[in-house]
Amino acid sequence: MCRTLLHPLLAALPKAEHHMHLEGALSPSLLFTLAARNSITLPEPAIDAAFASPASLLDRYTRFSSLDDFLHYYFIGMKCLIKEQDFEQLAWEYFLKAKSDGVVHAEVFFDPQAHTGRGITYETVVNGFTTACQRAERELELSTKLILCFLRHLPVEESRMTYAQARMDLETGRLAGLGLDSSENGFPPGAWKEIYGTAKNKGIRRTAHAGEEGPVEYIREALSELDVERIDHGIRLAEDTSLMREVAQKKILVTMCPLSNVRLRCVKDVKELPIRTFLDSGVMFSINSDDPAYFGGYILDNYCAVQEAFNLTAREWEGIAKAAVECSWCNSSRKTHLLEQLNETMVRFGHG
Ligand SMILES: Nc1ncnc2[nH]cnc12
Ligand SMILES: [Zn+2]
Repeated sequence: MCRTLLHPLLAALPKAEHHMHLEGALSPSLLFTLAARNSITLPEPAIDAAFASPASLLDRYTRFSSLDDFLHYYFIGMKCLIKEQDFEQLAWEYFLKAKSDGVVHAEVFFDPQAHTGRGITYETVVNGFTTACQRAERELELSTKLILCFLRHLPVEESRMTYAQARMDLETGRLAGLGLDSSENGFPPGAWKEIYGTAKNKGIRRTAHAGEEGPVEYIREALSELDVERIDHGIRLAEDTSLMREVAQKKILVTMCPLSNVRLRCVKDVKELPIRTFLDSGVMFSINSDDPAYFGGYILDNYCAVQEAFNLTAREWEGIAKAAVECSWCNSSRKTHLLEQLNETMVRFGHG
């Protein structure tokens, strides 16, 4: 529980989340449950002691040395997801937690190649996640969007095959858009130019992880080559003032994940993130959880960590929450409704 005076307001703010990986909501306890249910053999504790118990795995997650060190555990964990029902349960448990953190709109990533590559069908993954999304809309009044991410450590040809599989879902809106994730250094985004260009011509939304561990040049390339509408992480953006000005002017949303950046050692402390610089430069950003089961917190924990580091005003938080709604990929009537909810919350807290 955070001790900031603004905690009640932060908890109550209607939040839009734009950067969380559903597979990153797989808690050690669910991982062990699914492994038992699906008869999946986890690495022997004699080989990796982290797999002795859910508690030891959770403890190992506090000591990631890099993005790739985390991804090693992330890809092992998701091997426990086998049936449609597993994907549904994973997403549903995230939506329940998100709702309790004040999330009213969630745009969530998933990595189909990490499943199809081990024999799980594309339909199993998408059907399971879609069922949970529909239930969240119905029972939690939480609007949702699914974003398909390509794995950048795999050959681009495999992304092309995944795009072909997902094309109808992308064109009909069952999937809201495309993203690019996994290992960053050594995998510049420009290689996905052709796929992103095809998607753009079909009116499909586009985002990409850039400037997390990788250099600011990858942010520039994602903008110039992929014509992305968002940058995921983007913490290196402040290193290039003219690019930062362009991002502000084009209203490109930077989806920040503070606790993730600390856990993966992209920064030593949340205080090092360019939040104040972004606010002063008019860069629109949202605060997100990335892989909440691995990084020690869900969205509200991330809001609190930012507040403890930057001591923002209630008005600044209103601006952040507003930008998050405005840059969401939901329709304008949903946005209007969410902005009204935000306004009512500010009035209730004496900031009308
Ligand atoms: N933080 C992150 N960066 C890149 N790829 C990811 N996939 C899941 N989490 C990720
Ligand atoms: Zn991410």
